[in-house]
Order: sequence, then structure tokens, then C-alpha cells
Amino acid sequence: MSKVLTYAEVQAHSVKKDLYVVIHDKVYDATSLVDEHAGGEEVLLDVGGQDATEAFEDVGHSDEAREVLQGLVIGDLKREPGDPKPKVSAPISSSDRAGAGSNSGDLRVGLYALVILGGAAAFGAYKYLHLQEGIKV
Ligand code: HEM
Repeated sequence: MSKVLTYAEVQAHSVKKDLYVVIHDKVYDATSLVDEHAGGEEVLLDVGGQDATEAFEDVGHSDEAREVLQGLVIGDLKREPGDPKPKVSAPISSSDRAGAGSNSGDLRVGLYALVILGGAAAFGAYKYLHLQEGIKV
């Protein structure tokens, strides 16, 4: 049973004994987590009743942490005009990563070409200089 909460409703739960956070526009009840959180209670209290997406993602939480998160979901956030904007526009999905991968693949091919051409040029220069030295002697 998934609820829809407004940002104002989430903000009303910002104390240790009643702590909601928003991550990727879903609302989580982090109350039970406060005492067990490996990152400490302070960081959770800091984002209590607010959008914690950026803080959560910046830490680079493990898949296990994401599973814990799934167990805490209570509903979806309904953004209303005037509410704070999403901190991070979209979760980094595997398809995004694949896209980035192919881009860096292109870049890598370019870099290889550069290294090979650079090597060839250096070899040519070396040979040329050697030849000149040879003529001088
Ligand atoms: C309600 C959502 C959250 C859940 C379910 C959660 C869960 C966890 C878990 C399971 C770990 C252990 C390491 C891992 O598996 O990645 C962890 C570590 C950590 N978390 Fe969170 N966390 C949440 C929110 C936050 C937020 C908002 C912050 C803010 C900065 C934060 C900061 C940290 C830090 C700094 C660590 C690393 C601790 C260490 O490696 O010593 N977490 N969290």
C-alpha cells in the first residue's frame, strides 16, 4: 500500500523518533534506521524531512544499502509548485551507464590512435636525427 505524500507532509517528520527522507522522489521512513546506520545518526538527522537524494548518492551506498532502503519505502512524493526541486534528476540506471560506456569507448579508440601516431612521429624524428648525426660525422 503505497501512499502519496506532499513535501510539506514529509517535512513534518524530521525528528529522531519520526524521520522521513525523500530519495529519488520516493518517501522513506528512516526512523528504525537511525540507531543502526553505519554512517551514523547525525547525517540522517541532517536530512530528516528533506530530500536526501544527493547525500545518499554522494556516499556511494552499496546494493545492500539500497535493499535496506527498499524495505523502508512508504510512498511517493508529490511535488507541488514552490517545493524544492529534485536534488538529482534521475537515478543512475544501468542503461545510462551503458551509454556512458560506449562514449568512453569512442574516446579510447581516439586515444589509441593518438598514441600510435605519436609513437610513429617520435620514431621518425629519432631516425631523422640519427641520420643527420651520421652525415655530420
Ligand atoms: C535512509 C536512507 C539510508 C540508508 C538505507 C543507508 C544505509 C547505509 C548502509 C547499509 C551503510 C553501510 C555501508 C553500505 O552498505 O553502503 C551506510 C553507510 C553510510 N551512510 Fe548511509 N544510508 C542512508 C542514508 C544516508 C544519508 C542521507 C547519508 C548522508 C550523508 C548517509 C551516509 C553514510 C555514510 C557516510 C556511510 C559510510 C560509513 C562508513 O563507511 O564508515 N547515509 N548507509
